Amino acid sequence: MDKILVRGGKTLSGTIPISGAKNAALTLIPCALLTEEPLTLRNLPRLADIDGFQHLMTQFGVSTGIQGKRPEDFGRVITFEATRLTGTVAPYDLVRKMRASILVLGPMVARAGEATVSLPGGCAIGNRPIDLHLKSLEALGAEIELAQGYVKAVAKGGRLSGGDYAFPVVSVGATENAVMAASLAKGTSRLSNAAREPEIVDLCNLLVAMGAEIEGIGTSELIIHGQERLNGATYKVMPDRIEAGSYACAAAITGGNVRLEGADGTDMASTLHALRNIGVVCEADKKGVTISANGPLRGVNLSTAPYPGLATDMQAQLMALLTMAEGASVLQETIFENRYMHVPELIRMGADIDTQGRTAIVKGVKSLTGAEVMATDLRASMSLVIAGLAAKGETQVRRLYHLDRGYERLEEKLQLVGADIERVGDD
Ligand SMILES: CC(=O)N[C@H]1[C@@H](OP(=O)(O)OP(=O)(O)OC[C@H]2O[C@@H](n3ccc(=O)[nH]c3=O)[C@H](O)[C@@H]2O)O[C@H](CO)[C@@H](O)[C@@H]1O
Ligand SMILES: C=C(OP(=O)(O)O)C(=O)O
Repeated sequence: MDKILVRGGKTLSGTIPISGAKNAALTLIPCALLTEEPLTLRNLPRLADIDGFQHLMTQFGVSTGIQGKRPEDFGRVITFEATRLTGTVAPYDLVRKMRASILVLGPMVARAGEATVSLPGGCAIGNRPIDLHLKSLEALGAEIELAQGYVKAVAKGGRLSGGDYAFPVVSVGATENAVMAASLAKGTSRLSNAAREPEIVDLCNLLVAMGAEIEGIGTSELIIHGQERLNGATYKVMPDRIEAGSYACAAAITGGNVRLEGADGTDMASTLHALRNIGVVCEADKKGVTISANGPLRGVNLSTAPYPGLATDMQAQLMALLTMAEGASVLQETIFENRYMHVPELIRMGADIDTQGRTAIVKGVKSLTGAEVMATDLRASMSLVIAGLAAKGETQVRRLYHLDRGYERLEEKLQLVGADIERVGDD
């Protein structure tokens, strides 16, 4: 198994191109199931999760074509064509590797009248139930049955009716499933307390380009007028605000000066706000964000929350940065119950962190030391790379499949700004 070696101590400087957003791409791809016409997505990141989703789509008879991008370029253009669906089952083997597979349930039941998807199960960051996906689809006119680890959704009368649903908890994935399904339902649907993450706005914008009628885009109250059919479209995936935020933390912990080319400062406003409070200078313009960290880093208190609050997907990377800030920081993880798996590994690198339930108290240390570390989830892995960039000596990060799910050619991008980082085969 490969591992990443980071030799810390280099000050990062230069430009990192920001890729298309994984979490947007994973909800834009299943939109291809809503139409018999081709859907072309530009700026898709080259990630294991995208390959996995592409594979899942072929299970339903969707043809996929990758158009001429050179291997050395970042991003890809893929056309998905679901002219005729030949299957309606998403099997366990594919779903277990990628939780976002559940996002085929809504579009599939809306288009084909039925869908069977393996229950995704828990994962390292928490239980992650799908009850809200199922309840919202029921409200839109689906009948749900659970058996042998699979969920089967069938549209009553062959087509979803549409309906109203108020989410008791803000859920990104459940909102996405419901919006996609409602776009092709018979009547009008109203979704209250919907998630309003930028990735949901990206989804709604694509659906509108496909002929959907959605009111309230970007708010927590979405009204969707279902259409008889949707058309194909060509659409560019939004920039990855979490990838950009991660490299911002990497630049900051080394006292560096890095341009995040293509990043959207508005979408990542909560991360930039946190970084500014920590003492990092962040300047956003129309084409990207520039991060400079020449002064001291200060401890801060942070709490994750649904958008526009601080993204839980940034918590681990900000924590890595705070391990070297002056004074103490208090972090609250309010979204997932078990998202501190990076803490024991950061402690092995010399960090001073104490967790009590969903609270973590980080006391800044003067230096970290390189160590062999192992990550259990995507952002936890990135936090270890960030710590490694500032640590004395060499850090070895193992279990790279997590990083490969979410960071397009991580080590190449960090090498571009002067990091001493490489991927090697395990001996
Ligand atoms: C592919 C993708 O976009 N993943 C993101 C998405 O995950 P995902 O869509 O899975 O996360 P949700 O927003 O649904 O989860 C938020 C909270 O709601 C709970 N919940 C969710 C669904 C449900 O049916 N029942 C329920 O109780 C979850 O356990 C969690 O506590 O949003 C998360 C929260 O911003 C991010 O960390 C993930 O990176
Ligand atoms: C938790 C994440 O992703 P997923 O929902 O795909 O597991 C993430 O992107 O940090």
